[in-house]
Amino acid sequence: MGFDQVTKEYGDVRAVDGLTLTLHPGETVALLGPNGAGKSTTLDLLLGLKHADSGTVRVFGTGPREAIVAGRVGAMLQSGGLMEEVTVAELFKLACALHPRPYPVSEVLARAGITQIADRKIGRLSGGQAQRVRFALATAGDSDLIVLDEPTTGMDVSARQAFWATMREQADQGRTVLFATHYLEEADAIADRVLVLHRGRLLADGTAAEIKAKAGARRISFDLPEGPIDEAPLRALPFLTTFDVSGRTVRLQSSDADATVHALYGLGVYPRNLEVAGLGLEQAFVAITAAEEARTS
Ligand SMILES: Nc1ncnc2c1ncn2[C@@H]1O[C@H](COP(=O)(O)OP(=O)(O)OP(=O)(O)O)[C@@H](O)[C@H]1O
Repeated sequence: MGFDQVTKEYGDVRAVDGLTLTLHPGETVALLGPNGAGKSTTLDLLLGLKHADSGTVRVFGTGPREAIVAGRVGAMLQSGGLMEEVTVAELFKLACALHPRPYPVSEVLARAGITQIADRKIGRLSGGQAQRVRFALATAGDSDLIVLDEPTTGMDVSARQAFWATMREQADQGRTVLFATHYLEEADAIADRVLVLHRGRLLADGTAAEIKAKAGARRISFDLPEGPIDEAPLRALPFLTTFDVSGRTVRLQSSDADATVHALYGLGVYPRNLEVAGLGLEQAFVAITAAEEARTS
């Protein structure tokens, strides 16, 4: 299941550019990318909501639409229109009746934590409750692929935790979960595999640890000893990619931390509380996309 050399253009904007990608059963995959990178378009192509200009999208060996009709795909879109005038219970009676392999309505509502609001009209729900309803729609039946576009936007902490626990269960049962997000800490904590899109191209594909390693850079921080601070030689240290001084604390990133620390001692500066650490996923993401921007502009 996945994409083979898929391209999608809107006028002169190439939203997806030669994307080739295979998704496997039971994996939880995070799709990351800056605004406009092509994440929603990629998910729409997988759901058959948009058609590729070239290349092929296959879902369980068929086209996306056939897979959806067969009930093999559940989806939660960013702002899918919900029927405002029906109650939550009425919506799920309909959704479960339409699904080829439905779960009982009570089970779907309980899993999404919306049993208590079953009699409320959809139009009266808060943003976070509506988001829970969208999530419940994605799991109304026994689908093999669950596609989620920025699923936890607007959810409170307990809703997020419940949501991810459910998604983990779904993946443990062999389903593939693909989600686009801007919450990198969620991707780091949840995903087995992280994809980084940039201008419709796949920049990185691996575990969160592999993506962090790919960024190459490390964080270095230390405190300067008492006395006047001369920033110029510090800023000139080799391999720096970022530099910041706040009070007596210096924080920087280096593409070769060993060489930077060696040069630091060479300055005759005696750093206190020296720490060298790998990048978090967020910093790695920023480093990878910034390097690509610099390369292509
Ligand atoms: N219907 C459309 N008509 C014209 N351009 C579009 C259309 N949909 C998307 N685009 C453009 O295609 C590019 C990719 O958009 P897309 O929504 O897929 O990105 P995204 O990664 O999901 O962004 P975000 O993180 O902001 O949601 C953007 O430049 C966007 O402006």
